[in-house]
Amino acid sequence: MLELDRLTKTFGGRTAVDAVTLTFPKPAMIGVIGASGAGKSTLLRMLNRLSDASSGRILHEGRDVTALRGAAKRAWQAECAMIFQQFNLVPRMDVVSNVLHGTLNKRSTLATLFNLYPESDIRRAIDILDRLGIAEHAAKRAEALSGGQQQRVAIARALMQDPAIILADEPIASLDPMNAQIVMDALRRIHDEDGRMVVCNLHTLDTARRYCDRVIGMRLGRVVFDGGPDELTTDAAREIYGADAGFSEAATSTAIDALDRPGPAAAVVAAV
Ligand SMILES: Nc1ncnc2c1ncn2[C@@H]1O[C@H](COP(=O)(O)OP(=O)(O)OP(=O)(O)O)[C@@H](O)[C@H]1O
Repeated sequence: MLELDRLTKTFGGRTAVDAVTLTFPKPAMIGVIGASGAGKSTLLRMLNRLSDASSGRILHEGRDVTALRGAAKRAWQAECAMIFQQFNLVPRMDVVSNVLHGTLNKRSTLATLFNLYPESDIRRAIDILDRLGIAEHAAKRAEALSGGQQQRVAIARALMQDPAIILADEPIASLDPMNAQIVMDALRRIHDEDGRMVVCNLHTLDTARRYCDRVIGMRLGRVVFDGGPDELTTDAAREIYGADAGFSEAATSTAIDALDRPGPAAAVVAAV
């Protein structure tokens, strides 16, 4: 169980996340949506302890994560791996070494310095890449891969940590619809098959509806929506985005749905 208890973050006089209280009784695929500046990234960064909460608490399986320090804090950061919009890979390093970086916090400085990895870790990295459909690219430099492939390398690096939770901050915001679908499918499968919790910040309503079990809507740092994908109506979206009657869903669409639909729309998207 993961619980956020009045979690708050202020920057100077500005409240980015405002007393967010949420309970996740079991691992699920969660989507966090909201306009730019709503506090989605700050919320994820606090969960991972990349950023310290100003007040409030995070409890995981009864343990106060907000109070962890030193090695215990690093262990938590491995337990909830983070994926970013810009992949954050080492561009000139080969794919498998990027994935092996996921084990960094478990290895000695000397082993890291000389790039010494146990054979079992290398095998596991290749197996994870294979599961994500990109094992054939293992020896290439990360920068030689497409955006969608690089994001899957980032997911593989996260999986090397064997995390209980994967936090994904706008994982598809830099991708075309086809690659966005591949990456979202991979995250969904990781949840379904491994039982890992996935929390995903998303810009697009259609993606949240399609992939998530539960959607959290944020506005000005507060949770203004918390429900199932079916409850995410246009009216609810209008409330989350603070938009007027002219709010258009198309403006927050990735067109992932169109990929599966036969007909001209799919053909146009596929040609992009
Ligand atoms: N390091 C920081 N210093 C000062 N203000 C910050 C910092 N990080 C975030 N903020 C502010 O906190 C608020 C929430 O930002 P955050 O990045 O969490 O929103 P977001 O919903 O993730 O937006 P986006 O979708 O654009 O990434 C914004 O007003 C932002 O300017």
